[in-house]
Amino acid sequence: MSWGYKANNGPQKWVENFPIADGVRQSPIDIVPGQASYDAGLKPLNLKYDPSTCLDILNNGHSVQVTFADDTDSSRLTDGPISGLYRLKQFHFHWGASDDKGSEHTVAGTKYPAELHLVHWNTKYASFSEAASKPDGLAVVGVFLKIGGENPNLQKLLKAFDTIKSKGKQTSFANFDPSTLLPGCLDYWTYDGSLTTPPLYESVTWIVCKEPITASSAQMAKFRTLLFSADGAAPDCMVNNYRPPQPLKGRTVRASFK
Ligand SMILES: NS(=O)(=O)/N=C1/NCCS1
Ligand SMILES: [Zn+2]
Repeated sequence: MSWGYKANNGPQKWVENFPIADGVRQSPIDIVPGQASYDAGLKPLNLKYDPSTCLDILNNGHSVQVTFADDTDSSRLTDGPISGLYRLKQFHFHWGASDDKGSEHTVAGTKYPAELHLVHWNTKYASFSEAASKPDGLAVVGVFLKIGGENPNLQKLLKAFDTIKSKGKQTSFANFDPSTLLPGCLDYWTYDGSLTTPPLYESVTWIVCKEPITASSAQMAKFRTLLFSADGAAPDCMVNNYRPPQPLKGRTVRASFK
């Protein structure tokens, strides 16, 4: 049986097939602002995205994912805590069955209803696949979603959900600008971590934005209409697709802000 988020295949079971689940730099973590170290040497994030690199939107059975053409540097992340240039590969979300949970990172124990991950790979490597297992291979920007007014930029994504309801469905998705999903303030926390889904590679420089973006409760409900299950199988709502916080194991979390 493949990994998922249920009692029989979920985060408590992943270590059976992916022993690095008990590793020294696992993600997500609980971010405790009072224990983060302000680092004046951290640069502002430099994100430049080209909407024409947006390719398609996919239900991969674990999340909803928007994939980008990464054969050029036109959608990329530089500066912040990283060296070099990292190309945007995809973004996806994690969310709960109700508005009181869903994020992977937590802030002093607070869970947000959802979390957006923008996944970038280090162009010192030849491809995402090669970079994915290297200690400096990936940089993921995390953005929390909180309940508020309807988010018109999120609405563009949600309109596609009816056509990708079940696992394996994908459809073309063009000219979307992911920077419209970023908060106004790009203050961030950063730490060395891992993929939060199997294979849980310890290859991620995490960059978690302090400021959330908003989604309405109705928009959150739309995420919950997606299915973990494939067409024709018993419908299994895609909810609670988040890994809980993992031990810090001596790591330092740095803040780009005072
Ligand atoms: N949630 S996550 O972004 O850490 N996990 C991933 N797995 C494959 C690419 S990103
Ligand atoms: Zn993720």
